[in-house]
Amino acid sequence: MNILAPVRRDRILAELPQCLRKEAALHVHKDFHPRVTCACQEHRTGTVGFKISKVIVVGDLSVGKTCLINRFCKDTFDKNYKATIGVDFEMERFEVLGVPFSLQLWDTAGQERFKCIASTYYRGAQAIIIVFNLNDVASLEHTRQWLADALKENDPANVLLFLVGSKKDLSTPAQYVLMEKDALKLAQELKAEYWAVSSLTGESEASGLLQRHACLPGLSLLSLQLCPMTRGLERPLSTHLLHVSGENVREFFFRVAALTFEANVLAELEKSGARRIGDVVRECLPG
Ligand SMILES: Nc1nc2c(ncn2[C@@H]2O[C@H](COP(=O)(O)OP(=O)(O)OP(=O)(O)O)[C@@H](O)[C@H]2O)c(=O)[nH]1
Ligand SMILES: [Mg+2]
Repeated sequence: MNILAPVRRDRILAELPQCLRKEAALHVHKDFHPRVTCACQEHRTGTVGFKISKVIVVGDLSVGKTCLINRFCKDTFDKNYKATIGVDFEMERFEVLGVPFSLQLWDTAGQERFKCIASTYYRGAQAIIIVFNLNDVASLEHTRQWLADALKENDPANVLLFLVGSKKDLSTPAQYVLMEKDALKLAQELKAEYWAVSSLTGESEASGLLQRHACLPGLSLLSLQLCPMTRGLERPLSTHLLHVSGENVREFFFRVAALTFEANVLAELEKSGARRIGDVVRECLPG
């Protein structure tokens, strides 16, 4: 009996989401690994569908870790900074190639005084997301240390790494290009996949937002003011919660879910292969 509610329709992945930059990607294949696709079609994914994969999000204080998670999980944005004390987590359920798959997203504190509490939750991560602020070069430099600390509790061979530049909305195109160059270099060195995101807004959201605003009069007006294409709309504000979708946030978390799922299925296939030593191993070929 399935006691869980069905997966949200907007959390269903039928294809592999693509990387942001080919220069710093975990892999650049267009599709899921053929063995994974084949195993899913034949319902041979073992325990993957029942597992919850742990993902930890680390990085300097105030780089936007909590906002990133809240944008994806709750579609909200709070412009007021409230430091995370210790840790917090959100669960996200996906369906990947027809198989249920859950991510537990651990939001950790960046403040030094809470770091020792947060680091006790690093263990057992399948993916590590290291966040830095695209407008603060020191936060990029500190990502090495965040990663080193997170890897003390995890096996580097079994963990997927993502280096995420946040607050893209605050950088000019010229500033962004400069920062991206350094970030790509570091991502390559750390063997992490690079992403740049904004939890606040994105270019593509403005027109949709206006339409949504037209049919939902109660929608936050602050979002319209902060959005580059609608900044002229001045009105008194009643709330700080903004209702736009962010830039690359959904794409990024879908990529995390897809690659974590793929790694899980491959590991499961390897395990079941090892259990059946001597059996005829059936190879699944693409197409
Ligand atoms: N403009 C802009 N501001 C952002 C963005 N993401 C976060 N912020 C702001 O940055 C501040 C810090 O965001 P948080 O998400 O709380 O930062 P954090 O990394 O969780 O901080 P700690 O919990 O202390 O480690 C808040 O005031 C947010 O509103 C973004 O994409 N764009
Ligand atoms: Mg936080």
